[in-house]
This record gives sequence, C-alpha cells and structure tokens, in this order.
Amino acid sequence: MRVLIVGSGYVGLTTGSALAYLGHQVTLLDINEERIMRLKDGEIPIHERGLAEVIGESRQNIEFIARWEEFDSSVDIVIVAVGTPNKGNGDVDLTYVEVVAKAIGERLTADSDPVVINKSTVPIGSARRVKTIIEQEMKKRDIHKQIDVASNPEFLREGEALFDTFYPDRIVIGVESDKAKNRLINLYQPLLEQTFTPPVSVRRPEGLTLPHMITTSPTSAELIKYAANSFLAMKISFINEFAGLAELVGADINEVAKGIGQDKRIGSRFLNAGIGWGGSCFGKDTAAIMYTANQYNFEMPLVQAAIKTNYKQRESIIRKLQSELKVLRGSTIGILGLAFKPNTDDLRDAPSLDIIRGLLELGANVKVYDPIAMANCKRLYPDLIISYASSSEELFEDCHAVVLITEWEEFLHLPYSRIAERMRTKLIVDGRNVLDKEGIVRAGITYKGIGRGE
Ligand SMILES: NC(=O)C1=CN([C@@H]2O[C@H](COP(=O)(O)OP(=O)(O)OC[C@H]3O[C@@H](n4cnc5c(N)ncnc54)[C@H](O)[C@@H]3O)[C@@H](O)[C@H]2O)C=CC1
Ligand SMILES: O=C(O)[C@H]1O[C@H](OP(=O)(O)OP(=O)(O)OC[C@H]2O[C@@H](n3ccc(=O)[nH]c3=O)[C@H](O)[C@@H]2O)[C@H](O)[C@@H](O)[C@@H]1O
Repeated sequence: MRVLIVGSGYVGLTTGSALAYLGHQVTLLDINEERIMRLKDGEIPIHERGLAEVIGESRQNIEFIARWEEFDSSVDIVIVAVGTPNKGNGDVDLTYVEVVAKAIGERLTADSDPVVINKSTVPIGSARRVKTIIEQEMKKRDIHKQIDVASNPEFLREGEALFDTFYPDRIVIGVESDKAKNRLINLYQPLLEQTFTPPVSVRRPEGLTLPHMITTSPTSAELIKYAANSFLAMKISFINEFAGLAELVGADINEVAKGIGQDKRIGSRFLNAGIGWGGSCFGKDTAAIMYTANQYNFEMPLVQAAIKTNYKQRESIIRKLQSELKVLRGSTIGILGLAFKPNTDDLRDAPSLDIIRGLLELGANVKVYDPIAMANCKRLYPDLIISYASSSEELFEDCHAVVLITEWEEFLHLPYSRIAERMRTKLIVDGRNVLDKEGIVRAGITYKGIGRGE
C-alpha cells in the first residue's frame, strides 16, 4: 500500500521504517527540513536499535519529503504522528494535529480515497475533530466527501521502538467503517501473521504469540492509550509507594516485587522500584487524562496519586543524600546517567534534571556522566551549572556521593575497589536498585537503594 506518514520523530520514523521494511511504499513528511535532509543523506537522527539496518534495507520503499507541495493525494493511508505536547495545565496542545488535518484537507481531491489515521496520542474526540477539519477544508473547494479517520494508538517504548513495532502485544484500531478496518488489517497483515523475515538486529523472540488486533470505536481506542499509560505509571508508583514503607519496616522491595510479580494476575514487569518514571509520555498523558476527567467533573484519585508519588521519588533522593551527608552545600555529587531510561538520549521529563536542579539549589556541586545523553543536556540546558565527566569511572573522582539515575548496562559492573579510592566520602545511592550491593559494601562504600530496608 502507499502510505504517507506525517511527522518523522520517534513514532513516525519507527513506524515508517517498519512499514517500508514490510513492503509498503512509504513517504515520510516532516516540516523539519534539517531532519529530512539528514535522513536523505542516510543519517539516523534518533538513537534506536536496528533503525539504521531497517532503513538501509528498505531504502527502495521509503522517500523523505519536507514540503506539503509534494503530497500525493492518491495515497491509500495517511498516518498522523506529530507531537501532542502538554499546554502546561494538563490540556493537550492539538495545534500540530490540526495544522496537519488542514493541510490534508487542502490537498485531497474528489478522487482521493485515503484512510487517515491518528497515531499521535490525542484526547478523546480527536478522530472526529480531524475528520471535521479535513472535510471542511475540502468543502471550501466544493468537494463534498466523507473521509474515514481512524484512531490507531501507538504503544512503542523508546529504546525498544522497532522491537515493539515488529512484535506488538496487540494492535488497537478505532474505526467507524469496514473500509477503514480492512485497510488497517491490510496494512498490518505481515505483523498480525508474523510473515516477514526479522531484521538481524531486532530478532523475533522465541515462543512469540501472534499479536491480536483489537477493533473498537475511535473513542475507545483513544481512551485505551491513556488507560494503558496511566496503568503502567500507576504500577510503578504502586511499587514505589511500597518501597517507602519497606524502608521503614525493614523489608526489601526487590523481594516484595518478586513475590507479587509471580502472581500472573499481577505480572512481574513494571515493578522496578526506584526514582520513578520520566520520559515524554507518562507525565504528559496522566496529566492529560486528569484534565479530561476534570472537564467531566469526574475524579480520578488513583491516577492523581500515581503522579504525586512519582515526583516524591525524585525528592526522596535528595532526602537520602541529606540524611547521609547532612550538609549538601559544597559537597560534590556525581550523577550517573541523565537519560530518563537506558538506550535513549531523550531527556524529556528526565528525573535527573529535577534531582540536579534540587542539588544545585542546595549549594552542591554536580558532576554528571551519561554515555550518550550529555550532548543533548549541554545543548538543551546550557543554564545548568554542572561539570561533565569523561567516563563513568572518572565521575567518582572527588565525589562525596554518586547517585545512579539511569541503569545503563555499562554502569552495572563498575570496579568498586578502584572507584572507592577516588571518592571523598564513600556513598552510592542506587536510584534503580540494580547495582551489586555486596560488591559495593565489600569495597568499603556505603550502599543506599530504594526501598531496601538495610
Ligand atoms: N515517543 C514515544 O515513545 C511515543 C510517542 N507517542 C505519541 O506519538 C506522538 C509523536 O511523538 P514523537 O514521535 O515522540 O514526537 P517527536 O517530537 O519526536 O516527532 C514529531 C515530529 O512531527 C513533526 N511535525 C510537526 N508538525 C508537523 C507538520 N505540520 N507537518 C509535518 N511534520 C510535522 C516535527 O517536526 C517532529 O519531527 C505524540 O502524540 C506522542 O505522545 C506514542 C507512543 C510512544
Ligand atoms: O506513550 C508512550 O510514549 C510510551 O510510554 C512508555 O514508554 P517509554 O516512556 O518509552 O518508556 P518505559 O520503558 O515505559 O519507561 C518509562 C519510565 O518508567 C520508568 N520505569 C519503568 C519500569 C519500571 O518498572 N520502573 C520504572 O521506574 C523508566 O525508568 C522510565 O523512566 C510506555 O511503556 C509505552 O508503551 C508507550 O507507548
């Protein structure tokens, strides 16, 4: 099928590359000309495992364009994957989606017959809003036509974006017509039946079950996306709430998580206690659903509490440092990891940033190290008065304490005896409960985890 994807960010570029790999003819349109130029030159603008391979192998099926003038009105599917940022009050800024809807409506002809798909995370009613805008624009040119707009929320995780795209647990489509339903089934057929040859760098896991396609109304599909992210956010906050209690009563939250996670009804994933969630979506989407609920004068105390607990986790790191070091003014604190999670250079709503700001406000000197996110930090936050270490080992030099924020693989096996010698006071706060506690203690370093009632 011929597919136009509008927006070439994490979601658009991943989806577009995967669809091209599966054999569709994909055009990726982004108004960010620099990004399109880089893509045309073969550069991969985001850090995602397998993306270079998948794009490389599908070059003949992908084209990159930066101008709406090149829009081909005879396309079968248009996927909208532009950003839907928070306005600051929880409400979703739909400007980009609306601008795209208008641009589509201005260009469709009487013969065009595409299905338009909202893949961006959008509040309920957005499929209808996009449909109205497109049809109104067409009417202005005297074209009276119904356009199918479907909702097809995206569930990929950054860092595992291609894996999640090729091997999804489910594909949700919110449609109002058989035409839209059938076109989406055709689009995703190779994934539903797993008939493609997996890319070398994104292997198919053994024992993989086929993904279900879940067909709903557009409104249900829109709500499914918010419910999924809110539930995952709540699950993390739930374990973090118990981590706080575990510290007081002398239990180990890792043991508790294992003990409850083995219950299939609960499941063991997303039960890692620590400094909580960050990233571009959990914060934005929980705030957005609270905003929607509020518009209906409806309370969602569970989601609200999940948000509150999450941001308390970041503060709790500073409380731990205060409790061990007493005075933070003049202390040097090392921050191991900046990205909101490993395998990405994304700093959106990264817990590291709040923790760094909190430490700076208390007069501490902050030193940081991250294998790939430091360049982004320098570029986006030039106001942060911090120093950058050249390696994870060098970070420990002269530190009064080091806090692990992001569980990058390379941080998991540090030479503790060597780094102990470089520290001024020997304290490691393990913000993700992933370090070798025994090894750290053996090297004479004090270990503080999250929810580990030492
Ligand atoms: N990043 C993630 O892991 C996930 C994101 N989502 C949702 O997907 C949507 C997109 O997110 P990301 O890909 O992260 O955003 P992003 O910010 O990485 O990419 C959006 C792209 O859209 C482009 N754009 C904006 N206006 C445009 C226009 N008028 N025409 C053409 N291109 C335009 C921008 O230049 C940008 O490159 C959001 O609604 C987000 O909530 C959903 C699941 C996962
Ligand atoms: O809507 C979105 O954008 C996406 O949001 C999340 O994906 P993502 O934000 O990329 O990353 P996750 O792997 O979910 O991690 C989010 C945050 O939760 C934290 N986390 C995760 C799991 C856990 O057990 N504990 C925990 O603190 C991570 O460190 C990270 O900061 C969801 O997992 C995706 O399904 C969804 O599509």
